[in-house]
Parts: sequence; C-alpha cells; structure tokens
Amino acid sequence: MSTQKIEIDTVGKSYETGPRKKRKVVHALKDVSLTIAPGGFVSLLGPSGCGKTTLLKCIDGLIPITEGEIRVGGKAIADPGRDRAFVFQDFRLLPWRTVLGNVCFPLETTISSKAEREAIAKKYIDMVGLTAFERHHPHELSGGMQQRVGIARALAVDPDILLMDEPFGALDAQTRELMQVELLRIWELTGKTVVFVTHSVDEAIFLSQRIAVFSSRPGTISAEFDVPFAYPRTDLGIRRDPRFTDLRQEIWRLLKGDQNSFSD
Ligand SMILES: Nc1ncnc2c1ncn2[C@@H]1O[C@H](COP(=O)(O)OP(=O)(O)OP(=O)(O)O)[C@@H](O)[C@H]1O
Repeated sequence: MSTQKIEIDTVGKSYETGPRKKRKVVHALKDVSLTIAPGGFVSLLGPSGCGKTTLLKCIDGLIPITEGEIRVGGKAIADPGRDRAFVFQDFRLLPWRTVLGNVCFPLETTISSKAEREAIAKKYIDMVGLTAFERHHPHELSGGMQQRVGIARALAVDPDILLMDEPFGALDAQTRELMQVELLRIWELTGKTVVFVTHSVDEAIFLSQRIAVFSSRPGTISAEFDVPFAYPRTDLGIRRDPRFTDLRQEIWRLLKGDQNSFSD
C-alpha cells in the first residue's frame, strides 16, 4: 500500500544541447505543479515534446530538475530510489535472461539469497499471469506478455510509486485494452501510486482518477480533470457512458491547436 504523497512544486527543467560553443537551451518544463495522493492514479496527457517523459524521469530522480522541488513523502528527491520504479514503452528486458531472471534482476543488489529473490519474483510473475512462462526468454513472448514482465520487474522491488511511460504504446489495440484492465486489477490489488504517461485520451480517462493535461513548450499543466467513474472499472462499457464522451470532448477541445500526435 502506497503511503507517500508526490508533490511537484513549480518545477522547471531545461536541457543544454549541442557542441560547447553553440550550446542551446531547451526549456522542457516550466512552472509545473501537481500533487498526487498516495495510492492515486494520475495520467499525464499532452502534445508530443511537451515534457511528459521529462517529468516522469524527474520524479524518478533519473535527471535533475533546474527549478522548483519534487517531494516524495515530504522529502525532496534528487536520485532514483527503491520507492519508485519505471515501466518503459519498449519493455527493456534483458534478452539473454528468462522471465524469472528478468524479474529477479533488480533484487540482485539488495537480496543475496537466490531462493529469496526467486520467491519474490515468482509472486509478481504470478500476479501478472505469467507463471507458466517463467522459464521463457523475452523473444518467446508476445508484446503484451513482455510488458507484463516489465510490470512484474517494477513491482518486484515493492516500490510505492510506479512511473509508467506510455507502457502500452507499442501494443496492438486489443492487447492494449486487455492490459489496461490488467493494470487496474494490479493497481487495486497493490495500492501503488501510478503516474501514467499516454498519448491516448481514452486510455487516460479509462484508467485514471485524475488527468493532468500539458500544453507545449515549455511544457506546463494547462488543466486538471477528475474522472467521475468508480472502480473497479472492468466494464469496458464505461467508454460508452455519456460522461466519458463529454470528458473526452472537453479534453480534446483543450488540446485542439496544441497537439499533433494523439491516437484517439
Ligand atoms: N536529453 C535531452 N537533451 C536535450 N533535449 C531533450 C532531452 N530529452 C528531451 N529533450 C527535449 O525536451 C522536450 C520534452 O521532451 P519529452 O521527451 O519529455 O517530451 P514528451 O512529452 O514525453 O514527448 P513524447 O510525447 O513525444 O514522448 C522536447 O523538446 C525534447 O526534444
């Protein structure tokens, strides 16, 4: 169960690029403030290049922010920590390792007993429904199955917070919908906080309690929306609820003119 609030407090992030004499500064984020309750599910939506991945990496502590502060559980974060885990769009599995080996991987620096590591990994492999595949290698799995491994690997360190960067972006439409339902099941079971980046307005509404919409560059949050549906949301029929279509339209109106890369 997650206990730590995420506070993103007037955060700015600039990148310096190019050769030394021709340094250019890219302002990726400006004045971004957002509070995420422990155990919350918040999606970040916005046009390509508005800084969604940058913000996720900043929350993870993978890259430093240039202005403001990010606090997790009241403490300013500067480095990656085991209270946060990242799930990538392209899975990033180790191809030479089995499913079990991949999920054990992040435990190797902290747990010396192989049996203990495997017991933990098996629990999460079971949770994502891959028990029968734990001796398989990534190339023997479908995209959806590979992302299940990615999710199990992230869960294995028992983080408070899952940072998910377009995790279903590489999957076909049908697998994507199945994975959305699966993710909600796992979220409800584990009580983790989820920060979820997506290009899909429908996906954001279906999954989230709250949606932060970014405008482009430098990326800043232009609006936040509460999603009015109770959980569990296993019924895909909510997509036909008039409140779903109203919210979808409202978000689209906001994005119009600012976006060029949305999938629905
Ligand atoms: N390492 C980097 N060095 C320089 N500029 C960067 C770096 N990473 C990102 N940027 C720039 O920062 C801005 C925000 O990028 P970011 O990847 O965070 O956007 P995004 O909203 O996640 O985009 P997309 O939806 O296309 O994945 C972009 O202009 C990008 O070119």
